[in-house]
Amino acid sequence: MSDLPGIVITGASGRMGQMLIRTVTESDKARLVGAVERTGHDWIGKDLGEAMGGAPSGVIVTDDPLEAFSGAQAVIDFTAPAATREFAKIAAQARLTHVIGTTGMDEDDIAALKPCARHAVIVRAGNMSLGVNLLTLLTKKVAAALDADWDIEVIEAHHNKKVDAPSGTALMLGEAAAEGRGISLAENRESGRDGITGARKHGAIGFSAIRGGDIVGEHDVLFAGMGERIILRHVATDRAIFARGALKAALWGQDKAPGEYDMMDVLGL
Ligand SMILES: NC(=O)c1ccc[n+]([C@@H]2O[C@H](COP(=O)([O-])OP(=O)(O)OC[C@H]3O[C@@H](n4cnc5c(N)ncnc54)[C@H](O)[C@@H]3O)[C@@H](O)[C@H]2O)c1
Ligand SMILES: O=C(O)C1=N[C@H](C(=O)O)CCC1
Repeated sequence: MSDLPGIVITGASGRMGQMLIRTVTESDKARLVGAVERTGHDWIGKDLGEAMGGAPSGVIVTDDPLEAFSGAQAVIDFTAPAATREFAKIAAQARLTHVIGTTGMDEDDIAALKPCARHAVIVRAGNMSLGVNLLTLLTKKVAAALDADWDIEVIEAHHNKKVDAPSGTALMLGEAAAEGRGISLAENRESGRDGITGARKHGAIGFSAIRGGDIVGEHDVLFAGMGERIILRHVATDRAIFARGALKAALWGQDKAPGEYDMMDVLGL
């Protein structure tokens, strides 16, 4: 049997799930050992390769994460907040590296990860791509260089199936801008403008979300001053960038102490 780290993918039939399965399967640094979907999904009990329209893979899709996680070294999880909370408990019991790409997690969801991180490595990021993580550094730097007369707006665009807004990436970028400016994002966040909103609050960090078609993910951080504007932009054209980052995180986590980490740690940024 190979001694490459064994990886389980949750949300196997999803947009990211399928991309992750291809990425892990094609990698010479890891092996795919399990695939989890929600109870009632029509892939449960089927061979994963066949369910994806290809040759048999020998991995049977299950709705039992406990069974799937035993014997694995890492789980890569791009699903939904409630599912991710459950997976975090099971990954902690099994001492697996838990890579979390799921977005839309609220404060309670994030707090629930803390006890799990006492037993397992958790790497969580709203965006696993190298480009976006570099963009957060640039955003922080530009925000630190400009005063609050420069209005900061984060504008994001995604496909029409996305269920959360602002995107996890937009929130990462907003946090970086707030950190650079030395303010709290929670106290200065402005989103969902509609109707007679009144003038923009001085020093606010605004968010706007566009949803349409098959847009993979686009993010602008706009710094609007008097007579000039700076725009930092990232455009994702292929979900492979997120999957590659997630696999890198799963491998990176193998020799780390339990705790909560992000992609900045993984990428050494
Ligand atoms: N961090 C990143 O880099 C990054 C990149 C892309 C997407 N995402 C996030 O990943 C998540 C998934 O995105 P997507 O486009 O693949 O969505 P999707 O709806 O295509 O896939 C989600 C999958 O999770 C499955 N699922 C839900 N509950 C489950 C459960 N209890 N057990 C097992 N499976 C369950 C669904 O059946 C579905 O197949 C979203 O939160 C999205 O924002 C993050
Ligand atoms: O497709 C999605 O959903 C994406 N989600 C992440 C986010 O919320 O920022 C990353 C980009 C794609």
